[in-house]
Amino acid sequence: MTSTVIRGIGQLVTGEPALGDGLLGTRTNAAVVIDDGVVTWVGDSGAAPAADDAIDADGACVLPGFVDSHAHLVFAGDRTDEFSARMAGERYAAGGIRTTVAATRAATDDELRANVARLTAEMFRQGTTTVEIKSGYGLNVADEVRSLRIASEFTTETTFLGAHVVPAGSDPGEYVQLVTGEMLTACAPYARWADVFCEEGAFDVGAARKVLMAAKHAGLELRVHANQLRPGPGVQLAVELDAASADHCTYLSDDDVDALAHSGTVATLLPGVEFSTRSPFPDGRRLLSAGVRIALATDCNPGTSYTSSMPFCIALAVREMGLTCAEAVAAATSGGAEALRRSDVGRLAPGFRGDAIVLDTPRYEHLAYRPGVPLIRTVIRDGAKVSTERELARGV
Ligand SMILES: N=CN[C@@H](CCC(=O)O)C(=O)O
Ligand SMILES: [Zn+2]
Repeated sequence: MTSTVIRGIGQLVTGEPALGDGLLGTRTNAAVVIDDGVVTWVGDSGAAPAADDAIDADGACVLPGFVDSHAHLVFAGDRTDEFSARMAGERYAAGGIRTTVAATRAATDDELRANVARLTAEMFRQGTTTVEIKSGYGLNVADEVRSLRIASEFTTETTFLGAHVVPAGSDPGEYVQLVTGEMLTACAPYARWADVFCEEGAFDVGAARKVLMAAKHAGLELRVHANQLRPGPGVQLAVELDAASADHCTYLSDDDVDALAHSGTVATLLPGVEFSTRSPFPDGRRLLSAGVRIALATDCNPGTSYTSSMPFCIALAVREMGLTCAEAVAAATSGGAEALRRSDVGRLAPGFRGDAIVLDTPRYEHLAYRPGVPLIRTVIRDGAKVSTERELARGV
């Protein structure tokens, strides 16, 4: 059994209101003890029990590792020209997904694996210690299966998104039959979740319901890409089927907000998408005021949001979605955990995994106050310190 104490923490974000002040349960001059990868003690730094290893935070802020509950990392190629055209005034359309499908199908397993490794390393350096990874750029049985097989080398939170768009040359009805039949059977062993892009230009509500029901029957849990490009039925469908999460939620009616507030479905906000598609940001304050539980995620993908940075998403959510700094950090940690129905990550409290971020600054608010600045000194996963290049360069 190996134990680690993180002491000298100027501001500790436990994420557990019972352990400190406010929504984030913050404490000053604190310490955390992690035994065999699990937090066993939180208290005053001076009273911390001895441990095998010690990390001195030297007055800095420590918070739970980020939980990024929405990412599409198994792909090849990039879509710089599409992004540039959007910044010059073009609108985003779901059809761009097919460009990535062609590049992904042409890539080798090793190329796809290297892409996931590159992006998960980027994420980790920016404080993400739990990530969900979707398929959805294969869109045939063999390429969806290999996407999930590769994703499952990096995370247990794998999501089957065969219903991303109908691939070029396929009949929509026949494709839904494939997704709910042979493709689902082949993919289910590698996936915890199933997702569907319920949107005009992708799958209508009838097709989306068929896909989700079949996936549920196959033992997968559900999440939905909903209400991204215009108002629509995606959020109501997610609530009806008790999906863990309705993601995007960019265009919501009052009924959608009310349905979410009275459901077990988390609204996952993806501000990188509004940023990269020049779309209006959804109103996070409206959701919180109605009692909706929210998560923040990157939606890292080559089309609508090619960022791997949770700190960037926190800063956007504070500036553009009306969240306080505390609400945004909660959404990026315990909110992400709820969106993945995980009760072992997203907080630094006894019983939770020892996943923590040591910032280079004394307060978590700096994540929004100092946007774009690399503020992460150390990332700790399962109680073990993983050095960032910056820390190695400093010879720590
Ligand atoms: N909206 C659907 N899927 C992705 C976009 C994928 C793409 O454009 O390649 C999203 O979450 O934004
Ligand atoms: Zn997505």
